[in-house]
Amino acid sequence: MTTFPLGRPAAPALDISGLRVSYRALTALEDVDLSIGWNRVCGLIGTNGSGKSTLFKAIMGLAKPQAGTIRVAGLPAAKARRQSLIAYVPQSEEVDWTFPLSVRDVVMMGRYGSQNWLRSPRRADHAAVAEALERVGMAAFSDRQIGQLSGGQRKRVFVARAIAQNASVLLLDEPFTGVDKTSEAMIVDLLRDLAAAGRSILVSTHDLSSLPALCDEAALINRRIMLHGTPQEVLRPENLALAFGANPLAPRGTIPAALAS
Ligand SMILES: Nc1ncnc2c1ncn2[C@@H]1O[C@H](COP(=O)(O)OP(=O)(O)OP(=O)(O)O)[C@@H](O)[C@H]1O
Repeated sequence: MTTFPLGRPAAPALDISGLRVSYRALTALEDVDLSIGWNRVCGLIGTNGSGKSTLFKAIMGLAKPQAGTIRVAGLPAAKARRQSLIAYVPQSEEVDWTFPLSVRDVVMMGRYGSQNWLRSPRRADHAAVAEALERVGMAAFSDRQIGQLSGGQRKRVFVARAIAQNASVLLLDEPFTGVDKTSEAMIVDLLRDLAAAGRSILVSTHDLSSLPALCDEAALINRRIMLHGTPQEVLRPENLALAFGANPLAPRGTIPAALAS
């Protein structure tokens, strides 16, 4: 269970208002408003280049907003990051898989926020890392170099890092891309459990068919949030067209037949 020293804040888990992020002349995000409560999994749906990764990067302080505010658990995002309240699972392309780090080393990184940098990990840190690896079914791979893992295993290791961090808000950028069905099912179950235990999760995905099982709510993004509602509302073809253009079947992924009518 996520613990807050003064109890769970009344403020939403994530509260974004009027966010604008530009890369020189290109405006990737404009007037983004998005608020997500606790115990929720929210899917972030949008076509390539719609601003999903930029939104995660802005929350993580990796892209600089020109306007707007981002609050996490009622705190400015920078303060929430310093308190390790936010965990981030980046897209696989953003990770240097040749780096000489073991699976255990990567998951231990989730504990750095609660450690004194000048000393070795404590017993509690080792226990948290071992438990997180157990939860994602990767304990047997603890000593393996991270490049020597399948796509699904790599994602599971980064989910384990987020679990070891015990963050309140988890951000996952395309966790199902290049992932086998077993790993996908395991990640979906884990995210549902983490939300039930008090966290809030924002997850970008192209896999529209996974939305109803994974998410309590979904947000369609196309430079701004076009619609934020239940997965069923968001999956209506006329609504998907807001994010994907006239043909909502064009993106990778399929609309479950029961929801496409
Ligand atoms: N570092 C950068 N410098 C310049 N432009 C960028 C940079 N990063 C992203 N962009 C541009 O910003 C826009 C939003 O990109 P972003 O990566 O946030 O989209 P995305 O929805 O995550 O896409 P995908 O589904 O392909 O991962 C795109 O037009 C992209 O080309």
